[in-house]
Amino acid sequence: VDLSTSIAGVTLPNLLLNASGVNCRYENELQQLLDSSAGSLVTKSATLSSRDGNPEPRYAPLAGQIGSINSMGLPNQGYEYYLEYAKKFDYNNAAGKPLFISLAGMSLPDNKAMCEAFRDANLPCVLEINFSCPNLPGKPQLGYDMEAMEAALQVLAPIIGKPFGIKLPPYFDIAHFDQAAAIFNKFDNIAYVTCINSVGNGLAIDWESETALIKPKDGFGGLGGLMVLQTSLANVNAFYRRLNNGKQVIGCGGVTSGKEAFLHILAGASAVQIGTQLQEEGTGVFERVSKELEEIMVAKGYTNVEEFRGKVKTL
Ligand SMILES: O=C(O)c1[nH]c(=O)[nH]c(=O)c1Cl
Repeated sequence: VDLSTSIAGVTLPNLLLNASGVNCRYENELQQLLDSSAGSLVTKSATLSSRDGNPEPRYAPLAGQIGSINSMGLPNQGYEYYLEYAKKFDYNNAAGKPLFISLAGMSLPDNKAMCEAFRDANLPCVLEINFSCPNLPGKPQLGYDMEAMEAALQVLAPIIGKPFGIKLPPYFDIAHFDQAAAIFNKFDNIAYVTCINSVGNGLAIDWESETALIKPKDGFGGLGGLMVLQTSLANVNAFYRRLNNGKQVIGCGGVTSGKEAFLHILAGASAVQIGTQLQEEGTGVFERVSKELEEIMVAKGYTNVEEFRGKVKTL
């Protein structure tokens, strides 16, 4: 059974990888991903300068393994740390694993400076521009401001020059799928979109202590895990149906087993990112989910994912 895929001009020997933000801030964590069965890896979204992020507790799993809530606040080592990592990354590694770099500038000038630095370094890594961090107090998500998102892309796409991706927030209105896809279709080098980032500004409360689970923003944070699966499948399929010229979708949200990975591919995903389940289970999740996905494919008579990608049936 073949789980390989190609995105933005790079080939992933296995279509599973981490969701940006999980197990990917430090080099040792990135090495754990390389040593796992994941077919690739993406770094923690980087800002111009390093950040400690929001006060703890800032992440919590939810009771009943239904998901997680986080308000990390973009803790990262600063983009130069990840640029150096990308400079010394072994792109010809035996495992054939490509590298994705996530950037989340606090402003357009910051994003511009970081994209220029990566352009000048001329590396084989693929940039994933994060338009959807929901956890910066006072900062609205760019992904929810269509004009600002298009203006940012007018600046960044030409600088990046080569194929790149965008990390999107979940949309909940068909008109927003239409508007966002129409914007992305204007840029030839947008190779893919990753749907979805966490569902922004949920509130998890412990009923015994009557207290919010996380400290930042009065307990408001991004929701992930199984409980966001149907929203992520809808966003994957909405952009799969709307994007043209070979633009692809990476699915993210609610993948806890081979079954949800299979559903993401049915919805149109070319690769599948795992966040909450990676945080809770560790990097062994990639081998387990790969095996479960292979078993499902064998049981259904599929030998490769192209046979069923995007083939979700409607009634
Ligand atoms: O709080 C975070 O660091 C964070 N948390 C998320 O759930 N998504 C993001 O894109 C980011 Cl940048």
